[in-house]
Amino acid sequence: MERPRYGKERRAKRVRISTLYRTHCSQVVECQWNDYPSPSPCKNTVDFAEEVLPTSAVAEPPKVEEPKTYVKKKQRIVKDEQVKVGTEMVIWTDPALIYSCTMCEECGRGDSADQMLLCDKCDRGFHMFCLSPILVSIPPGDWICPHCSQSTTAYEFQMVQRKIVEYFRFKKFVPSKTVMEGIEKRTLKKQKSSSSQKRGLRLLPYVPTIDLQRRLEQMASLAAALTNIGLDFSDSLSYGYAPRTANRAANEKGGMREMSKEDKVTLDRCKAMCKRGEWQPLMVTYDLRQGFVVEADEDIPNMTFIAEYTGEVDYMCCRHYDSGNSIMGLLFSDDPVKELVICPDRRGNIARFLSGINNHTEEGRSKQNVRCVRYSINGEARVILIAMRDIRKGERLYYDYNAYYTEYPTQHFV
Ligand SMILES: C[S@@+](CC[C@H](N)C(=O)[O-])C[C@H]1O[C@@H](n2cnc3c(N)ncnc32)[C@H](O)[C@@H]1O
Repeated sequence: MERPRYGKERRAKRVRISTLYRTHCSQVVECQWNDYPSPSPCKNTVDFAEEVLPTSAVAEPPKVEEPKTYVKKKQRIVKDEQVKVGTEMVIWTDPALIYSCTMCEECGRGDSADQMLLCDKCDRGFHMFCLSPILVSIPPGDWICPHCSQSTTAYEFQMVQRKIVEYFRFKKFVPSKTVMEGIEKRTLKKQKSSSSQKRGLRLLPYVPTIDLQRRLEQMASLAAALTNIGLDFSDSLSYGYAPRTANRAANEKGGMREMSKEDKVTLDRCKAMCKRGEWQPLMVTYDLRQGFVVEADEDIPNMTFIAEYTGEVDYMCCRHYDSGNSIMGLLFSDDPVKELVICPDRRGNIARFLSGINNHTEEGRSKQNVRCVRYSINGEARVILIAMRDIRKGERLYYDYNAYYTEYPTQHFV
């Protein structure tokens, strides 16, 4: 199966280079200050020459032996030997200096150079964390800033039951209000009578919204979000990058907890309900800062099954430079080649839209209302999202993206 192409090679061009004049000043003396191409209208009032290059550095540039990478008017990267001036007036200079006066178009500051993303059309700079929604990694391919990109209206899924049934490939759709009320009554009865539930140990099935129209809206909201990011719906793990045989929970470093029989029954029941269109009471909405988010559309009790994290299973070692922001750890092993991740590249479900908490602040941590738990189920690793407290209708769902060994940069999360 063809892997998506991601690479480090675009990084240097598209993110402001943070290396400062100290390592590059030998090139600087060859340039005229007023010939510096300015990729972005520099908003700061400090004189650029004074700020970036002290006179002492210009007077005695250290020798740099290695051929350097240069940039032609900030567009094309070439090596020393390839420089051709011709008739046009071209200034070849070091990218670090070209971009060193780039200010973020949103906040007007020039700090956090390693987070400064440059538009591939206008070369204006934007801090990745100042964008709405925030970007946590350099996007693959070209990146066009909000000023240059035509404002496209988000795709809305048609609120037609037949279309929704087709999209989710429901085998048997359960539209009847009476059936839904029955399900709810049975579920509530079971929840109350369970003694282990009183101790907060058992997984609870979710209770779908009874109102059919509202349930269709919930489904359409997910269909629209998935369509907007080019994903198909899939409620189970997909194999191809890594074979299913690679998913052996026994490979987990220190062992993986086994899902109890009762919880497995609940999980299977939720999966079956989902297949019939007895949907989780969740709505996908759009937030300016966070992008697509998930909100509880009913009160959800503690320990309720929210969703399984799905997508394509791949080897972690193949994803080291992946800029995807939704990669989920599936298996952590002592042997790095056995480690697995879930990558909703082409397929996924509602789980990939849940927000992450900001691990760096108390306020951020207090938002967490969902737990992400990895279980061994029939010998295979699976990732399950579970309510970790009672969640009120309208609350946004958050879990800890860094619950395992990952280092998701959440310091700018809201
Ligand atoms: C797994 S995706 C979640 C879905 C995402 N919002 C979307 O529209 O596709 C993770 C990305 O969502 C955004 N995000 C998630 N939680 C956030 C938060 N608390 N604050 C800001 N952005 C957040 C960030 O852009 C992050 O890289």
